Amino acid sequence: MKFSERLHEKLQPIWRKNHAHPFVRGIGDGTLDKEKFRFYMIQDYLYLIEYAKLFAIGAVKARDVKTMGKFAALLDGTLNEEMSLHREYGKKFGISAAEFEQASPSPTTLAYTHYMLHVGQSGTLAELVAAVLPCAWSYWEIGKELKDIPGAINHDFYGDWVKMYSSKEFGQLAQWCIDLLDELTVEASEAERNALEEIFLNTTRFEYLFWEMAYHQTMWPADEDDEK
Ligand SMILES: Cc1ncc(C[n+]2csc(CCO)c2C)c(N)n1
Repeated sequence: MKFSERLHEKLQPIWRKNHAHPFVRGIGDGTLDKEKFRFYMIQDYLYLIEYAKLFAIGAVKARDVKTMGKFAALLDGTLNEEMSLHREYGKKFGISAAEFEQASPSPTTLAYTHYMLHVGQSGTLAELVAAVLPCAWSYWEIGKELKDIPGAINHDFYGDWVKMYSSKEFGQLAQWCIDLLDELTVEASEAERNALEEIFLNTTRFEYLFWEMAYHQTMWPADEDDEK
């Protein structure tokens, strides 16, 4: 069994919760409160700034030029393609790129990005890939599901989001990460596999927490009224 097949079995209960989440369902049927989406866009922008650094670390840890080049392309794609979706939504909300960058991260954004950066900086290349894979894989799966909801892809507000995450490019990117992790674990011991599985499941759980955070617009308890 490929290592990714083992992970795919383990992630099922968490993915089921993602797909049923009111934030995700609301994007699919177009009923999501735009204020919740606005909050999410800001937090996701901050998230992606940190996430992109994982690709830079990946380029440093890569063992061959081809893999290094792919990480460099992913870094560029995140900053200049994926985040341009956020900047376009920002225009609709009246949020400038500078305002996005100056926003305060929520506790969940901080915890998720810091966890990934810790793994990326102190771990092996396989550990870094295990940390970043749930992000690409779970969004692709959600994008594919939402795309099939009638009207979702052409929705005048949420359609662009669905289009981006259900696109072939994002699918290929998730597949590249899956294949790289499988390649890096061919000779891994059971102890190494267990450590990788724990990292993978932790960031899978953080993906769910991110939807929860966005839906409830959760900031630090004492600051809640100031930050919304
Ligand atoms: C919390 C959160 N998780 C996953 C993604 C999706 N995503 C982030 S980077 C990437 C691949 C490279 O650009 C993908 C698919 C997101 N936007 N926000």
